[in-house]
Amino acid sequence: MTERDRLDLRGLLPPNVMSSEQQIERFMVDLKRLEVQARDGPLDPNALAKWRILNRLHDRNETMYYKVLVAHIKEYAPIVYTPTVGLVCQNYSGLFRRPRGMYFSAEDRGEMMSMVYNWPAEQVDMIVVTDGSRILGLGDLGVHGIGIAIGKLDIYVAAAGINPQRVLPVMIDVGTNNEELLKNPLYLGLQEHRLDGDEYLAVIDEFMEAVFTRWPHVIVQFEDFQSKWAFKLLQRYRNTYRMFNDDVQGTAGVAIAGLLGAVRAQGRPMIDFPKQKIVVAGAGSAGIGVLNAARKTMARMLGNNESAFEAARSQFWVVDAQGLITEERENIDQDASPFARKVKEINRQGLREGASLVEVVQKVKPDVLLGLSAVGGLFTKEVLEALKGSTATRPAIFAMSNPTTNAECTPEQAFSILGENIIFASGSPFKDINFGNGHIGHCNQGNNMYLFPGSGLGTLLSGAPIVSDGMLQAAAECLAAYMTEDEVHEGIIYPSISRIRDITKEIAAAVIMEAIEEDLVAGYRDVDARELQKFNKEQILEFVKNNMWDPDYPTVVYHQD
Ligand SMILES: NC(=O)c1ccc[n+]([C@@H]2O[C@H](COP(=O)([O-])OP(=O)(O)OC[C@H]3O[C@@H](n4cnc5c(N)ncnc54)[C@H](O)[C@@H]3O)[C@@H](O)[C@H]2O)c1
Ligand SMILES: O=C(O)C[C@H](O)C(=O)O
Ligand SMILES: [Mg+2]
Repeated sequence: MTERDRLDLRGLLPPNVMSSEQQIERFMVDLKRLEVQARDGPLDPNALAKWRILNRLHDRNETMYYKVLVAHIKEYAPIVYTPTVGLVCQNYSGLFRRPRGMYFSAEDRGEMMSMVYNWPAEQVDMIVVTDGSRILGLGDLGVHGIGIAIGKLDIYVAAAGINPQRVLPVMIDVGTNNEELLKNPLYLGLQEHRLDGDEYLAVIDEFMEAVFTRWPHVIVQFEDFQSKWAFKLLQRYRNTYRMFNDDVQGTAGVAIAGLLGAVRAQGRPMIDFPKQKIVVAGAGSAGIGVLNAARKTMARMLGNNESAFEAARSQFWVVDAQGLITEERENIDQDASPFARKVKEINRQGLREGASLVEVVQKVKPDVLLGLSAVGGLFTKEVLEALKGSTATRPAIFAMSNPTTNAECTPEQAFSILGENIIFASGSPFKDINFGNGHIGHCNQGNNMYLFPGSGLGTLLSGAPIVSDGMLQAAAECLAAYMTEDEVHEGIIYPSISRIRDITKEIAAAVIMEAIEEDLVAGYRDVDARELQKFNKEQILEFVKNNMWDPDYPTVVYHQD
């Protein structure tokens, strides 16, 4: 550690200082991985190999890397992002070659304000930070979770045109509760249990203070924090710092856009959304984020008053690991309690506290079944059979958990049991289904990647000091409106990933317009607040486009014709 300090390297390497013997062992494990992978590897046996080739290009030639990513985003998003990034994090001790990003650990308490200056870039626009406690649906991956921050920032560069020299992936290593990692001699992080309570908060507070001191205009995206902390940290920082939580707020926006799309796909106007009966499986950071946003959206459509808000509540049934959540639940989670069903209501429906997902679907006959449970296969044959009783003309299934193996069901399962006339979306990409009769079963990717790049870019360019609910709502509405009637009728409720740069531009513009509306803008670079406020929509779109970085080699020598 003293050597790291003398060389100004604190924070630029993973916390665990390894001997050369350990380094050789790490390398050998990786070298032998090919054999292991051939035996019991992932669905795409080449996925990790592709990730490595891309990663080497990333290290060698950043411009070229992003040229490849932008030009082939549909093909390579599943490699640098969900689902392969999950596998990368699970195998990070072997895959790690050079550090990318910064590591702040529990051992760095009291040092963060100075170590933040070890980062070589003068300006940072976007930080994605994780504590590795809930990486996708894979649980606590400790320091190896840094892969998720790197992957999210790749999408920021490719989709939102954030300059790659101005992004910073961050891992806050407060230990891990993953017993395997605690025992693994090749683990790159601190081998102690996670800090909790005030000690934990003190580390995150110190990190926030340090990065905002060095880069007062940076935006910090919180990613894959376990639900226990996700909400608390959001409440703690959202009114003072430019930050948001992607799993809570980004997921909510993308789900709202999809839910509104599902209403349109039933041939109904969006304003019918408050009539939808929605069963949500999973009451963690993502599920609760979606529930809160969906309830607010319904309430707004119903008149935006106290009784509308109360009426909207009764459209949701929430099932977690212990079954249906009702008022009778003991030690109910504070964030889930607004969605606990009243005993009288559910008795009438023939349900009870802890009822199983199948029972709930059978009795409620929902229009929408949405999964954010991290449990692969949760939507079993029985659950999908029960959904046949849905009162909707076209029921919608959102199997949103990541990565692929955690999806609540596959599109094959959904379409084969429920037939062609459904809407299907999943968090990780699946291929469309060809029914062989000229019809296609569309597999939409309902992933927050449609929302966070535009929300971040819009916030950056508006200069807004915080990320308001209104700005995020504007982002979601923009995504919902992006799809044409024809597309929606065909069952396409999210655009193709190949259009992500264009969607992101539109979303960023919508976010800026909302920030103007809320009088939050402060301007960006040579465009000050006053000028920005006078822009019309076209000018805002142009402003966004002009500020998106393109992966081009700079011209060094000018030729005269
Ligand atoms: N598609 C997206 O854009 C997106 C965004 C965020 C999160 N996610 C995914 O959502 C999942 C959950 O994330 P989280 O942060 O909310 O996690 P979490 O661990 O906080 O929450 C999981 C929830 O699922 C519940 N659950 C567990 N077993 C269940 C069961 N058998 N039946 C019903 N519910 C059950 C738990 O009680 C808990 O409420 C992860 O897989 C994550 O990858 C997807
Ligand atoms: O990372 C993703 O693909 C989406 C989401 O943020 C998740 O945690 O699953
Ligand atoms: Mg996430």
